Amino acid sequence: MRWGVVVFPGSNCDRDCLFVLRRVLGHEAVAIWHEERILPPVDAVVLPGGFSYGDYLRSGAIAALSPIMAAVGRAARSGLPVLGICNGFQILCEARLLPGALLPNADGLFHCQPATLRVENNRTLFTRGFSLGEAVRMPIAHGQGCYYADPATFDRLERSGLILLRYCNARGEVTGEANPNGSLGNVAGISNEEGNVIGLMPHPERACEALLGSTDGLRLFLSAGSKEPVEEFRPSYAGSALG
Ligand SMILES: NC(=O)CC[C@H](N)C(=O)O
Repeated sequence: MRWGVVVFPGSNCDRDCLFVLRRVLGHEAVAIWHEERILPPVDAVVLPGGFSYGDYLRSGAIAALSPIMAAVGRAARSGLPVLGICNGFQILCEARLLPGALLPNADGLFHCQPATLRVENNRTLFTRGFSLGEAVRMPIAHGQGCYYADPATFDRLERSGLILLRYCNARGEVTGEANPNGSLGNVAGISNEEGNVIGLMPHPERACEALLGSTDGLRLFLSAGSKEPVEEFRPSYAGSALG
């Protein structure tokens, strides 16, 4: 599996993604500068987290106009898997590759903390390594993660099962207290109708090693990138100095 990780000015999770894809998963992964107009041959694209263009105007608004995003849009429309993490999710919404918008957090604060998420749909490329209704752990780190969609769009998301992850408490209950940013319906991650474009505010790449408190994020990358059962996976560096 060969991944492309797009790098925008201000991206800061691109290295983490490349580390996980190369060193933990043992896959091929290339960094793609945002000024490129053509995607190299890749099987999937990651738009990583960060503060592209300093979050000026709105998070992701300027990055969505980068040359590479025209190429990502064309590839996404022809079925290439695209994963947007945090700022990447914001960019996908701004580029209209996913519906809705990410607004400033309801309490006006930047939230950097562990989050628990309930898996609402485990039939997509990126979520098939999870069980339906399972509570998984991945950290969040954002100031503009309050998901919003107009009522008709939100209704369509609900009815079509396009909501993949919701913020929940440790018992897997979706409650107002478990919602860190005021997202509509506690939404933490969604998919497009075709199922190949996925955006989520939590950071799976920060939950790929037991040392970091959770390996649930690894299962998301593995879902898309491995034919072997997720539970049989061994990190590629197991036994090395890094392991
Ligand atoms: N970690 C990130 O990707 C940050 C996302 C975005 N810049 C925000 O603060 O909302």
